Amino acid sequence: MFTHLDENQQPRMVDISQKVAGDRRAVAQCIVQLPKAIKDYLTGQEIVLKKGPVIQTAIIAGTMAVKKTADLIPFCHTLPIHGCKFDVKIVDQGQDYLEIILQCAVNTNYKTGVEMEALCGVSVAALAIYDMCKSISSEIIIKNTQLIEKTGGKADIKQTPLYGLVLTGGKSKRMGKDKALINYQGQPHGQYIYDLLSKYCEQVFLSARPGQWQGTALENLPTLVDEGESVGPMSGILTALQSYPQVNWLIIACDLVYINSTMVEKLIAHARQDLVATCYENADQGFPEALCGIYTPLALKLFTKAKHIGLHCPVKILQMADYQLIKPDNLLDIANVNSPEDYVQIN
Ligand SMILES: Nc1nc2c(ncn2[C@@H]2O[C@H](COP(=O)(O)OP(=O)(O)OP(=O)(O)O)[C@@H](O)[C@H]2O)c(=O)[nH]1
Ligand SMILES: [Mg+2]
Repeated sequence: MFTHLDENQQPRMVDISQKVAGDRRAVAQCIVQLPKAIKDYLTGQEIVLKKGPVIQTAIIAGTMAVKKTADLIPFCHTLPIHGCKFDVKIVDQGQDYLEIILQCAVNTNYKTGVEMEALCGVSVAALAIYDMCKSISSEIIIKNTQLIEKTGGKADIKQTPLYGLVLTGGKSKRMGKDKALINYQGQPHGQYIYDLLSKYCEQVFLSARPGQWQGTALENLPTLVDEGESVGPMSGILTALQSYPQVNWLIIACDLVYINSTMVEKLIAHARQDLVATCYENADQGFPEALCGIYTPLALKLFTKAKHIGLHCPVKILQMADYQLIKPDNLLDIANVNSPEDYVQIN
């Protein structure tokens, strides 16, 4: 276990001697807002002042800072910087200010990540811009410093595109009417989940049986139709994995009535690329909520095998492989509503 406190409760640097080295990359971004007076000094994507070229200076300052990170931040490890690249965009949208969007990408092959280096790089580049421009005006705001990408280590989920799948292909026999059309949040729930996933995914599809949504409120949403016989949610999952085998799939059943942004963000933040899936834990029974999780390309082989051996239950399929469970903040978050009795209970 890694910890920042030693046995005497004193701070210490985490010991990473046992960690395995690997390629790691991080990208940080920050925005520098400059007053419109600066526009007079703009030449293309450079700001040329008597003091010198602002953007070039910022990039040099930022690159030097990346290499100095371990000297500045107490518990950062000294690590080899294998690459450091700045991307700078000057955005003039006709307002009375300009924005400079700074991005700093750092890579290494080491035992720990380079997000602090990337953040340190953009921060110091922004300060260099401030220093260069302050004689013209001090109306300068440095804002939105954040990490926008981190890959390598155990959290490289963002390297692979994320697609969304709303499972709607069931017959809703217990409910007696289509669960994806029930209105819980002001619109048919299939549409609600589709819109929610669209905030995080490059593409989102409904998963359905052929012709299922024709003539309904969901008919215009992109849909992946089960290939072959529909034998339950695994048919929809397998179809998605086969249709786009190179992406990660965020898969949500249409009867999860409380699914929300916080839950999706938590899944994305914790998902592991080296496992078949990351799912919420059904705390009652300790099994994975297989229909509320992120599946990696590793899942294709597993689900194909399950089909061959006639195994249909997604929970049992996951249990044949390595997956990760994360705890929901609230047990109710993963409740699914299957019957009129369930429906009454939640209302
Ligand atoms: N694509 C696809 N999705 C399915 C299939 N069967 C169930 N699902 C979806 O998987 C999720 C969980 O399924 P269930 O809770 O059993 O829903 P259901 O099969 O509609 O409900 P019952 O008919 O009452 O068992 C729901 O979002 C369903 O829409 C299927 O054959 N194909
Ligand atoms: Mg259900």
